[in-house]
Amino acid sequence: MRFVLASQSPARLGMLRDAGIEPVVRVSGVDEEAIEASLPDAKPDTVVVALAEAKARAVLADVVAEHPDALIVGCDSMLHFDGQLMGKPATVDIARERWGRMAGNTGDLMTGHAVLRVDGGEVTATATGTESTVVRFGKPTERELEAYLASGEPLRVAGAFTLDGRGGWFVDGIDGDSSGVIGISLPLMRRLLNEVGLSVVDFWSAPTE
Ligand SMILES: Nc1nc2c(ncn2[C@H]2C[C@H](O)[C@@H](COP(=O)(O)OP(=O)(O)OP(=O)(O)O)O2)c(=O)[nH]1
Repeated sequence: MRFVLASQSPARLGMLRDAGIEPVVRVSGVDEEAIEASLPDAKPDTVVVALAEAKARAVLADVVAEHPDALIVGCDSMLHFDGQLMGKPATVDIARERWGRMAGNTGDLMTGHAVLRVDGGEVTATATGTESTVVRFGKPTERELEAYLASGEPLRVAGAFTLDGRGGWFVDGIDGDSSGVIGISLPLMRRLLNEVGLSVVDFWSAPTE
């Protein structure tokens, strides 16, 4: 059975590889804004799970053609802050405005997860869940913020910050699971695989020296 990651995210791929899984990668290309727009009154965890499941289902036919037995994983991360659910900032100005509000405050980085178990070309089980981690933002100086914005990193990531990249200098702390902030929650994924009758260790590659 192959482990399929329905994501272009280098963070998710790196996290899985470091945790012993070499996934098949299939980029879903899902129109996230359209899905969000179709859920105007949904709660934040409903939105991120819906996006995660849409990504997993978007690659299903393609995967089954090649791997009739597969575990397909979709994820979606957004920052819930100040009553807003925010993905990646579209522009530097938007990232700057958000950081002006985030600095010195806390937000919840929420990552929705969906797993589809496929046996003999048919979906035999599904499981979903959301990991929410409290993020306490530091107070970058104006010079620091401008340098961070100029790095380009904030535009590539949900919430305009990273924990494990250049953004780490500006995160004072978290309450919860760090892997969920980076892009895929390992403890939640372990539980979701158990829900569909599998275990992460079924997919572990041979230990490297
Ligand atoms: N390395 C790192 N990446 C982060 C962090 N926080 C968020 N990200 C990245 C992970 C994802 O690539 C991205 C969240 O956006 P999405 O959930 O829409 O995924 P993305 O569009 O990248 O790929 P996908 O839609 O799954 O094909 O932000 C962090 O703390 N560290």
